[in-house]
Amino acid sequence: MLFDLDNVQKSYGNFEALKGITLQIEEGSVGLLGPNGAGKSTLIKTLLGLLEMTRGSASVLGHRLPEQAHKIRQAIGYMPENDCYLPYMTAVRYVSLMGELTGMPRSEAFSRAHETLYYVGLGEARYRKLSGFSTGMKQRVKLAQALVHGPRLVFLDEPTNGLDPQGRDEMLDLINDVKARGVSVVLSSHILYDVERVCESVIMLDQGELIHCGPIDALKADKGERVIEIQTKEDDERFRQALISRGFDVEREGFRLLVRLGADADPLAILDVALEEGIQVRHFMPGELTLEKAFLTLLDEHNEAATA
Ligand SMILES: Nc1ncnc2c1ncn2[C@@H]1O[C@H](COP(=O)(O)OP(=O)(O)OP(=O)(O)O)[C@@H](O)[C@H]1O
Repeated sequence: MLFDLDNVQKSYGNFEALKGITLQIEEGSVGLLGPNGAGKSTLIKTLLGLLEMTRGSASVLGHRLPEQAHKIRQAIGYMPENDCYLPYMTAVRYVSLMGELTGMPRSEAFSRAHETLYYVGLGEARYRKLSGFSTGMKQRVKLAQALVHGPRLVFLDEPTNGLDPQGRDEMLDLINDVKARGVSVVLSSHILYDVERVCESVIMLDQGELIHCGPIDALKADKGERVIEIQTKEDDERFRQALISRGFDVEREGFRLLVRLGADADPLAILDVALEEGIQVRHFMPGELTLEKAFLTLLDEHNEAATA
């Protein structure tokens, strides 16, 4: 089991940042989602044993908190959102120092630092000082320090921050490769597309409360939305009106109509309308269900329940 939490609560003074989180999740890849201030960083730091929970009980990879926090820290790697490196050090010295801090002997940490830097694509740059690294290189070195000791689980906090599209793509490929080597991944990101590319499950928080924990596919099927792109041979305004009069949610975008359907609606019902109206459809493209929509729906439902 990756995490087993029972009523975990964390307060800063009088402010309750985690309001009694109960969840179980198996090893694998998990997205941690929530708006700003939802409690994601507080949850990560609590599970790392860096913050003491105010109430409740939790275990990570079968190790109990707080008694076995040192075992948890040896078994996991952490890539923080903010810069965490020492700028005057070379990449290899820094990554090997981070390995030593997890308890590895110096010589082993040094050889693992070389291997890990090659693995993240910084082999050529390993003797350069970190102060001269680009944003993309800094993100890779942060990943390397999280992996140097061979953890079973890595927490990655916004790993694609500041990266251009190609850098982002490469970082996500690298994370997927880490995953394929049997390491569990917890990915905290505001970019839901990244979460979908890497994770099988999600934990969603809002204002310190758990609003969802489970597989992404089931969530999308339950709360997602499908967008169908349509072009007609002629007179798409008449088709748009016909769809609207039958209760469809239709928007125009350039030469296309976009029809939004609930996850369980049948896209072929649109073609039935075309048939009834004698309209020829020449482009009909069902889009993917999105995690983004599912996430926003859950947040709306949570806010409505909170204000009711
Ligand atoms: N040391 C602290 N003292 C007091 N309040 C804090 C402290 N750290 C966090 N908080 C508050 O706890 C709440 C949760 O913060 P946290 O950083 O865990 O959220 P987050 O989901 O990680 O947000 P973000 O996406 O903005 O990083 C916020 O309201 C924040 O202001």
